[in-house]
Formats: sequence, C-alpha cells, structure tokens
Amino acid sequence: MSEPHINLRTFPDRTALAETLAAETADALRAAIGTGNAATLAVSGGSTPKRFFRQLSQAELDWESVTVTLVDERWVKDTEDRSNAKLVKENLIQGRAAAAPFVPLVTDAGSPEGGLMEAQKRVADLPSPLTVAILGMGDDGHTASFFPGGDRLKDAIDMTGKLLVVPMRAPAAIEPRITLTLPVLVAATSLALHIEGDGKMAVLEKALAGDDPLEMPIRAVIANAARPLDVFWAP
Ligand SMILES: O=C1O[C@H](COP(=O)(O)O)[C@@H](O)[C@H](O)[C@H]1O
Repeated sequence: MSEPHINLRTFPDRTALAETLAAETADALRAAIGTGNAATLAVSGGSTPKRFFRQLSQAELDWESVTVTLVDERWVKDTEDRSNAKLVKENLIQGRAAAAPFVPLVTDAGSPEGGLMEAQKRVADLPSPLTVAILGMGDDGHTASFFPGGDRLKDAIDMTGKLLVVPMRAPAAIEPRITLTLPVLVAATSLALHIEGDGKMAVLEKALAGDDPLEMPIRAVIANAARPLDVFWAP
C-alpha cells in the first residue's frame, strides 16, 4: 500500500463516536430515502457496535424504508448470544427503528454451505448497492468474516468474483460463518470502519504498514475502497 488509504476520525470517547456515527449513518439513509429509493444498512456484530446501535435506533427517519442486514454472521440460531442477528435485534431494531425490516444471513439449513443459495438470494433481493455498510475489525485484522486462514478467504476478497456471500471457516472464527463479499461491501455508497481502544489502533497501524490481505484481511478493504476508508476510532 503506497499511501494510507484511510480517513482517520478520532473521538474523545466512545459515546461521542457513537453519536457522530449514528448521526451520519442516519443522514446517509435519509438522503437515499429522499431520492425515492429504499435504503439498505449492513452492520457488523461482535462487541463493538452496541453503543452505536442504541444511538442509531433513536434516529428520526422513515425506518420502514430502511432494510437492515449484517455484513457477516456466525452460523448459530438467532436466540444464541453469539448471534450477530440477536445483537442487532436487541439493540438496533428497537424504539423508532423497530419498524425496519431485517434480513438475516442465517437460514434454516444446518451449515452456511447448505444455506448459501438462500442467503445469496436474500442479498441479491436487497436494494443495491448498500446505502451504508459499517465494518468492525478483530485483533487479528479480520473484518466482516474475512479471517486470516479462512477456507474461502480468497473467494471472499476476490474483486472479480460474482458471489455476494461466501461461507467461511477459520481456526479463529469459532463457528462456521457467512459473509458478504468484498465487492458488495466496497460498492456501498457509504463505507466505514468502527474500532475502539488502543489495541485496535495498533492492529490498524500494523495493517497499514503491510500489504498482504491474506495475512490481515482488513487490508483488502482499505486497498479496494472507492475512497479513503472512513475509520471511526475512540480510545
Ligand atoms: O466476529 C466478529 O468480529 C468482528 C470484530 O468484533 P469485535 O468484537 O472485535 O468488535 C466483527 O466486526 C464481525 O462482525 C463479527 O462477526
């Protein structure tokens, strides 16, 4: 990577970050709806986004016109604590946002490979491109479910690939996963990375210092984003 292809936005604390990210996400969704289009919001799971979700759920906008989905999911039931869908339903699709339709990536199939066709159809039926996609990042440099050592990582980050979703199994992933692919994510009208804490900043700095996306898959997003990737960070 010759130039750091990011736009780093730092905040004094996590509450300030959540307020700004929620306000800007709501503005982007409102703008899409204002042009007469339906809007699609793809969010991450994990431990970071809860505060942002709660803030965004209070936004005044036409939530019935906002389809919410996930950038990636663990192949577990949506009643399990590891489910990203559970996190979204309990923290984002609440209050004003309760009217938003939610499209899960997990199907009734027993595995992501078995559910692939159905998940692919669900994503193909979403208003496209995604209006807003918010990514997270793990300590190993994974984002979405683009895991180092993932069995389908090359497929997931193939910018010439035609798949919209890819199953993923990786040593660090715990469960089998399903993930939106890189072309779908970087096509989003608005794309941001939301990270918190000094540890995640160190991971980002390491990613910016190298260029192998198989080692740190966040590099694939940074390298292929249509514009410098907005990184929202607070200590
Ligand atoms: O497993 C996942 O991890 C990443 C990062 O999560 P965090 O707990 O470190 O915030 C997340 O972005 C992804 O959606 C999730 O499935």
